[in-house]
Amino acid sequence: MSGTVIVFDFDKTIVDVDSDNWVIDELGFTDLFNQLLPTMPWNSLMDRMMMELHSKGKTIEDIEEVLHRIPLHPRVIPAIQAAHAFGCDLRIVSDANMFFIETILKHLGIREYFSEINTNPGYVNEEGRLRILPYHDFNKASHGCTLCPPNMCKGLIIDRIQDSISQEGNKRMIYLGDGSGDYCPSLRLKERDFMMPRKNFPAWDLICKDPLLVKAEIHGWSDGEELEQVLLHLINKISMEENVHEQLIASDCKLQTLSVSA
Ligand SMILES: Cc1ncc(C[n+]2csc(CCOP(=O)(O)O)c2C)c(N)n1
Ligand SMILES: [Mg+2]
Repeated sequence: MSGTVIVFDFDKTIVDVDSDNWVIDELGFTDLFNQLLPTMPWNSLMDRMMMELHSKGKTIEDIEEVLHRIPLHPRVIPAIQAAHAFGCDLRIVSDANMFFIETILKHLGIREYFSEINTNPGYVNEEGRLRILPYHDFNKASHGCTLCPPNMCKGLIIDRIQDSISQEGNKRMIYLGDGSGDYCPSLRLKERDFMMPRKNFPAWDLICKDPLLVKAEIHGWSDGEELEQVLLHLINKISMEENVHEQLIASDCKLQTLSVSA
């Protein structure tokens, strides 16, 4: 079992567009969306838009059909499969929603590669309408992070994952993301971790302003092909370092045995 945890953002990292915009645009609701956007938080607006879709006769099947043809780069699935075959623990942290993400991943046949999906709840209610709720209930209390949107601080989720894996030994993390919401988690990574921001996207631009704030090693990527190359290179690098480490421990044991018997 590899000691590597890989955390993927979803929109513009696994899929090549924002799934929220994809659904709204493909179903012809862009104008209403743009009109309402200045009046409410993104996550609340998505719930509202699902109500609008429902009231205009758009069904869950219509939404699923649009999600099934979301654009993604052909090398992303092979990259995910290879990382999983290496024994890495794959997780998702996304400000999209559970319904969109699970519908897409199941359709692509890659849902089971991920041990965990952290995202905004999304479910079909008794009227057949999709409800989208905040991951963090900001009406109850703020999560307190000023870098992140009110409904989700990805940094807090990374802290929680780091706490839970610290009991499993010396695990290392690779984080892939594109958006401004992926900047906060990049600041939480440790020296031995890796940050993979998408080049010339918001997370990359924020990191470039003061790269020394990120303790992890930074490796950019531009598209699915480069994502695959860089990710597999890092997995290999970690795996070789683990082997060297194990050999050092083994030879150290041997030395101790020799010195005891001498
Ligand atoms: C200027 C501006 N206004 C609103 C938003 C909100 N937004 C756009 S797409 C998306 C889902 C991201 O999912 P994932 O975390 O999987 O990439 C969210 C929350 C934004 N990014 N930028
Ligand atoms: Mg994203």
